Amino acid sequence: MANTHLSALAMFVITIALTVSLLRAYFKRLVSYIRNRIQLRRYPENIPRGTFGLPLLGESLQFIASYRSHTSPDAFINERRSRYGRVFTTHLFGKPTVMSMDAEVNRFILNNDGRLFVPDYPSSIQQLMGKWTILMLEGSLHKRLHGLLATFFKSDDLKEHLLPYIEAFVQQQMDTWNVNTTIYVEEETKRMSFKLVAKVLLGLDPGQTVETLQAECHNYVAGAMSLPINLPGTTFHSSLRSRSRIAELTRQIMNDRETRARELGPCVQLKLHMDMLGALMEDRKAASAIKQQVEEPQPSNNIIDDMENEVGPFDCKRRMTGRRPRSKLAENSDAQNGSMTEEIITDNIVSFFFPSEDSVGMLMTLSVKYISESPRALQQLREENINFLEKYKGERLTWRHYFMELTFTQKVLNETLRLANITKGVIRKSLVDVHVKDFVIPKGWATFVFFRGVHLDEAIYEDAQIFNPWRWEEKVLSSHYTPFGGGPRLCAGIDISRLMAVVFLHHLVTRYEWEMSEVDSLTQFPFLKLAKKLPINILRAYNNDR
Ligand code: HEM
Repeated sequence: MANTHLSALAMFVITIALTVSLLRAYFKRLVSYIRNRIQLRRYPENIPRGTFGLPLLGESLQFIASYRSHTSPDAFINERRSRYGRVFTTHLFGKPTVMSMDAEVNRFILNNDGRLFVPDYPSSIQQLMGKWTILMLEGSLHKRLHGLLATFFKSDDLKEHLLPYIEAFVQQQMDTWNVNTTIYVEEETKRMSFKLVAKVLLGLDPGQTVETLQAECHNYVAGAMSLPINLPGTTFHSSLRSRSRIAELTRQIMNDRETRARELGPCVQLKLHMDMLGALMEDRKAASAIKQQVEEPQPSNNIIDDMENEVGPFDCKRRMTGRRPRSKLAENSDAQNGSMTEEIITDNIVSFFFPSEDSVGMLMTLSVKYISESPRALQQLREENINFLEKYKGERLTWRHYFMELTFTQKVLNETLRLANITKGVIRKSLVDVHVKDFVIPKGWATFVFFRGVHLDEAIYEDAQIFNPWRWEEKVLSSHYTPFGGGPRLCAGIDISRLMAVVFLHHLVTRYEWEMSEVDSLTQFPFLKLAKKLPINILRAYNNDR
């Protein structure tokens, strides 16, 4: 009886809490909607043309409906581009948004990250990623962590260290494929790429821990597209619990390493751990100094000079007074004391499982889809890779061999990245009224730097919807081409991702012949996926000695 009363009371409290939080969210949106409408009147001439759509909902439903469609995913942007041009105003996910498919404007926004723009993720994503993740940090703390990670990920030593693992993971996975069976490429490539990501981030070798971690990561990522209600039983709650378990595993590995370092001596330990956790632990002193500074922010007085010096040919006028609008994190740091906290390390490791797990697997999967649909490309790819195999039979290959000699394979990857747009774009928030080209992006608005719109622009790429790796014989990788972003947030994982994909394609085309079991299509929302996970039939296998 008492239990029945208690559960009724609990239900009552939960219902009230939910209602209050929904009302609060609704009220907040209403206020911001009215404020944005007023803001629109300030620059009637220069705010990019477009519409806010329905009150409160904006145009989010049209955007989602368009990207859920298999047949015309770009209907939303195409329609607005033809009506308003490559830069237009809309209202997405509760925010007034400028959407840009203009390569020049995109470059400007990416290059001015941390100065005129900062990353803009919904608060639920911030909660899932953690406040110290590099993806959200700004200013000098971001610069520092980015420098550290970019140096680490780009180093020749790391690539050489990883190459044998990549080759082994790819071969082991392919060894399980038999002739006359169907395999699901998306599942297979994600298994391979997850093993690699676990190796790169935490130094883990395949085994039970990696299997458990992959299940946790799957659950963790699911939270990104769920309602952000943190109550037992919700997807969001379960995602946060998975996040805690991944963080806990990271802490355990860190503690084990510290214990062993005390036993063996730090030099031995550093050599043993060539992974992101090792790089962050090494830098713990410097990073902690920055955190200390964040807790005691110092005002800056030269931000206006800083900003105006670097905007190049664009006219950028700032309207602000008093303290700089950037986060407290954005100040210079010269302090060198203290030690990096566990929180900074775990937030960065955990949040890296978020985007990197799927993206490399998708790059491999989509390259298989496109070459399967283009016999001429597949034939040229196979010839190049068989010649490469013959040339270096019995030799130990380095990452440079794969990058320098498999040139057509690289073009296949360039074209896959252009056509598939694994990252459709990135979202930033303007810190001030930003004047770029003839437009004004009002302070506080979201700016969707839409890479996909540029990569599929017929004015830049002839027959943009066609898979044509040969276009990269003439075209150079220019600032129009941003599958890995650009500016101070350029992806640090470019080389690692491409190395993994090139090794995968090399083994695939030299070991197997296949056909697609059925036609598969891409779903774009919420994440890029193959509707049927790309089933293929293995027709023939070659036992090539290496
Ligand atoms: C095909 C695979 C990948 C794609 C398409 C991709 C794409 C991107 C994009 C578009 C950005 C820019 C984000 C922004 O501007 O807000 C980015 C940043 C970044 N990515 Fe990747 N990425 C891939 C794989 C990886 C991997 C495997 C790693 C490392 C394990 C990695 C590490 C990073 C880092 C460190 C940043 C910089 C974050 C910052 O400074 O804010 N990426 N990536």
